[in-house]
Amino acid sequence: MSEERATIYYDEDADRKAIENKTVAVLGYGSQGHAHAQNLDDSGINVVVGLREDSSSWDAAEDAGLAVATPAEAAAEADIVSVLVPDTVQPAVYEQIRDGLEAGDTLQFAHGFNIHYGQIEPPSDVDVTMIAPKSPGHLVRRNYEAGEGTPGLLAIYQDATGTAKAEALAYAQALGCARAGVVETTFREETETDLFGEQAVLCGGVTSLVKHGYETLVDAGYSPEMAYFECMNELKLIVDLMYEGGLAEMWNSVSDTAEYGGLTRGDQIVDEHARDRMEETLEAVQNGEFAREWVMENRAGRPSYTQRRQAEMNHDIESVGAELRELFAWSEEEAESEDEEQEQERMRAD
Ligand SMILES: NC(=O)C1=CN([C@@H]2O[C@H](COP(=O)(O)OP(=O)(O)OC[C@H]3O[C@@H](n4cnc5c(N)ncnc54)[C@H](OP(=O)(O)O)[C@@H]3O)[C@@H](O)[C@H]2O)C=CC1
Ligand SMILES: CC[C@](O)(C(C)=O)C(=O)O
Ligand SMILES: [Mg+2]
Ligand SMILES: [Mg+2]
Repeated sequence: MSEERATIYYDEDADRKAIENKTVAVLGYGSQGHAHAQNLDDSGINVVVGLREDSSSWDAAEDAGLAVATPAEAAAEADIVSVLVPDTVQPAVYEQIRDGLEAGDTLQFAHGFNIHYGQIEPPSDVDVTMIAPKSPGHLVRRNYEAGEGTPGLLAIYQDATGTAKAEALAYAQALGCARAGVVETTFREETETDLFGEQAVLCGGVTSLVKHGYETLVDAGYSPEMAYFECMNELKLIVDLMYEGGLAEMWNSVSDTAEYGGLTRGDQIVDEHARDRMEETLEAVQNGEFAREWVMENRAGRPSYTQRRQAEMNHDIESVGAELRELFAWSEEEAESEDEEQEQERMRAD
């Protein structure tokens, strides 16, 4: 195991002067795009959102008080172009904006896929930076509004001006990430760890574990409802404990029986075989095999993606889960209105 620790930057390491007189074009108004555009705008930075002419998000961005233009117009006007459309469409959108890039401008990313795998080859006279929140975009916005931060990553691929890092730090500050901490990395490290993490653990690994657990119980004759609660619903509660206090808090919070059972059986299930598959998965990310596959899949119109996505939506756990979630008396909305009612009752009693 490597002992080398990453450098982490905070608000006090950033100087907003590095971007305060600049215009930031945020291309895309999806998960990350709306959060970057609104947070930067609220931080007093001049923002223009870049959207295709027929975009369904155009009104939403304008309703949020943001200037909107086409990607080409927005990029031409801006000093910093934050590329926040889906990874698979970034090369095509880049073709629309490349003529608007001037020497000394910045191309800013939230994930390194297209730079690292050579799908976008920027001119040598622009800075190429990354501020990548380690979180879905909606939380980046929610945390900012709550006065909190979202941890993020900072990477510099190309520093044509000599000020790329100062500018990236100021961007991270305006986005709210530097409130929580911005970890310095490289485009290569961010891209490869992000792809590995989402494939092996966060998205691929977890969903596979959940489905196998559910199917094992249902095939053994237990009710789908019981299997859903045990293998999917309760997962959030367990993950929340790990999020708050690491493995220790989770093990401390569950029963000794669960702890002994988990400690003795967990490694038998996700065993050396799974570890070997993880290493293969990492290798395919590192040697570009996964990237080539994904690029080709998109060029072919996404046949495998579409079929697998459909199969996932058709899995029994989805219909059982949807029915059960309808019944939850403790769904967020109801819990909120219950809280409000209780608060009002308390105030009446006072
Ligand atoms: N999702 C996340 O939370 C995270 C994402 N990232 C990275 O951030 C970047 C953005 O990802 P994400 O926010 O998920 O993207 P989204 O899928 O949410 O982006 C959707 C936006 O992109 C626009 N868009 C889609 N296709 C086109 C096109 N052909 N031309 C112009 N605009 C288009 C959409 O336009 P319209 O409104 O018109 O439909 C919409 O505004 C990626 O690099 C991703 O890897 C990094 C960390 C987390
Ligand atoms: C875990 C998925 C992610 O990498 C993310 C939200 O960080 C993504 O690409 O969406
Ligand atoms: Mg990620
Ligand atoms: Mg990702």
